[in-house]
Amino acid sequence: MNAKKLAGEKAIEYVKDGMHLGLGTGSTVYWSLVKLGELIRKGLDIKGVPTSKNTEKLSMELGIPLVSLSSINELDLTIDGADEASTNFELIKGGGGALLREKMVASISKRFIIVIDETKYVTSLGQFPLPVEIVQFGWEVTCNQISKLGCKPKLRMENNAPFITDNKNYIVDCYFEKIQDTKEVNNTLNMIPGVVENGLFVKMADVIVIGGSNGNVNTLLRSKL
Ligand SMILES: O=C(CO)[C@H](O)[C@H](O)COP(=O)(O)O
Repeated sequence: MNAKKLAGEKAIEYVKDGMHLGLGTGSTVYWSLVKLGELIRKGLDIKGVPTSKNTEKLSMELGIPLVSLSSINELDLTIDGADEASTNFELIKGGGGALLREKMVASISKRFIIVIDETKYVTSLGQFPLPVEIVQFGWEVTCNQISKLGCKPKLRMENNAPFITDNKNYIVDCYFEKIQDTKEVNNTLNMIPGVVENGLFVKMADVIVIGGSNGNVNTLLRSKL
């Protein structure tokens, strides 16, 4: 069973005619986009805001109508993947390097749905290195500042060169022993000059759809209390 496909397709049940959708990035949300394309061909009327150039390209190939984030104040729903999702609905994102646009899009969404396979559902975050998007200028200095939070930051490389985001920045992957206080780490990181955004999504996810290798799909709803 393809657990990512199960989760990705299941989330599309939340999509209704006329919605404006945030379209996430990655190999799980890929299946949501394929399903969305199928439904659009059958008459579903939605518009999407892509969270990366890859998703923009894929959406265009699948015939998903797109609008720019600049023309939207609010989105009805965003569907996106994650690298880790915890039992208290906190996330690490940015494995694909799209965390800045993903966070911007999620932040204006009435509902934020995460699609993952079961291996990514954890009791506490931190096994996956936390991606942090930083500006290229003086990146070593920014890394040094980040390391004071008690982690080991490593510049992400691709084909023997630094990985460049859609926003022309670098990513550093930060290895923590354990992320104790997610809210504090999120805020402290974003206060460092040179940091653009980090991959901790605190109190943002409303629904987590978990695909299992046994063919089961589990949908978890965050209590708003
Ligand atoms: O945050 C992301 C990209 O920046 C992705 O959502 C995350 O990396 C999960 O990707 P995949 O579904 O391919 O495992």
